[in-house]
Amino acid sequence: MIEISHVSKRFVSDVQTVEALRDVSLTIEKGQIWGIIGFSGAGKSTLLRMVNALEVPDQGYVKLDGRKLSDYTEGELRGGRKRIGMIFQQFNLLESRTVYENIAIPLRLNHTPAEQIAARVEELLAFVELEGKKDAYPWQLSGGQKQRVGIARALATNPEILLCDEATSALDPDTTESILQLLAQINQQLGITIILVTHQIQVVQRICNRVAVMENGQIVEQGAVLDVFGNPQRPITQRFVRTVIPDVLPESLVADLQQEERAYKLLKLRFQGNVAKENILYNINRRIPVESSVLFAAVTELQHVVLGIFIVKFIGSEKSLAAATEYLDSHEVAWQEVAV
Ligand SMILES: Nc1ncnc2c1ncn2[C@@H]1O[C@H](COP(=O)(O)OP(=O)(O)OP(=O)(O)O)[C@@H](O)[C@H]1O
Repeated sequence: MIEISHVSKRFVSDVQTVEALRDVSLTIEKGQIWGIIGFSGAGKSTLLRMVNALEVPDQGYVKLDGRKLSDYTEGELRGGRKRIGMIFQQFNLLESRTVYENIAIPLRLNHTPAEQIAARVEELLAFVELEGKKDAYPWQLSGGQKQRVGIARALATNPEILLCDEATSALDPDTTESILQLLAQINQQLGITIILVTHQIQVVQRICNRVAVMENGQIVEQGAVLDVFGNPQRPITQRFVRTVIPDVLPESLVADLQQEERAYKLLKLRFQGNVAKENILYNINRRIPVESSVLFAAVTELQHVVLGIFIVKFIGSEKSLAAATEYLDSHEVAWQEVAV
C-alpha cells in the first residue's frame, strides 16, 4: 500500500516560487490502477516522483507498506526503488545501446549473474512481444516499440509498483491502445500496482479503476472511475469527462426548447449497471400522466459496467412530475434538473 499524506512541495528559485503540491493526500491499494489527471503544471509528475523518492516532501509524508520513505537509509532507498519501476513519455532509452543492453541495465546495476540476465531479458522480450529485436538500436524502433523496451526495462527487477509518466502521450491512438493493453496485462497477470500520470482522459477511461484529478497542486476530486466519471463534481473534472462522455444538449436543441410553450422539466438521468437495462422511461409513461422525450443520450462502458446519461424533457402537472422523480429515486436512478 502507498500512503501519501498531506504532502506539500515548493520549488524556490531566484525568479519565482512554485507551490507544486499543496496538502495532497492519496491512498493507493495493492493491485489498483490509478490515473492522475490534470493540465500541464498541475503537479502530477511531482506527485508521481514522490512515490519513488525522486522528490522529497517539504511537509507531510509518503509511506510504502506502512513505513515512511523519510525513515529509509540511502541503502534501503536503493533497495526500495527496485520495487518500483518507471516509464516515461520520451522513453529515456540509451541510444548507443541495443534493446538487449537497455533492458539489462537494472539487472547489471543489481550485479545479476550474466546467464540470469540473458534468461530474464529473453523472458521480458517475449512478454512485451519484441522477440527478434534484441540487437536493434532504439533509433531503429517505432515509438510503440521503444515504449515496450522501456516497459521491459522497468519490469526487469520484478517491481511491485509501476509508475508511468505520460507513457502514451507521444504515441498515436492505435499504438496508445496497444501500450494500454500491455499495461492492463501487467496489472492483471503480474499483480503490479500502476500509477499513471496523464492529461488524456481516454487513458483513464480505458484502463484505470481509480482516478485523482489535479489542479494547481491539489487533488480536487478522487475516487472510483465509475463514480467520478458518472457524476463529476468539479468544473475541471466535468471538462475532462465531457470529452469522453458528453452530457450537454446540442445548441440546436436548446434553441428548440426555448420555443416550447408548455411547462416542462428537463432532467439529466444517470443510469448505472443493471438499472441501465430496465425500461425506466417506459414504466414512468405507463404509470404516471407525463409526456417524456429523450433529447440526448450517451451510453458507455466503464470497468465492465454500463453507464448511461440521458437528458429527458418531461411535460406534465407538478404532481405528475413529482411522481416521476419519486419513481426515479425509488429505482436508484440519479437525476438532476438541468437549466437551459
Ligand atoms: N525541479 C523543479 N524546479 C522548479 N520548478 C519545478 C520543478 N519541477 C516542477 N516544477 C514546477 O512545479 C509545477 C508542477 O510541475 P509538474 O511537472 O509536477 O506538473 P505536471 O502536472 O506533471 O505538468 P506537465 O504535464 O507539464 O509535466 C510546475 O509549475 C513546474 O514548472
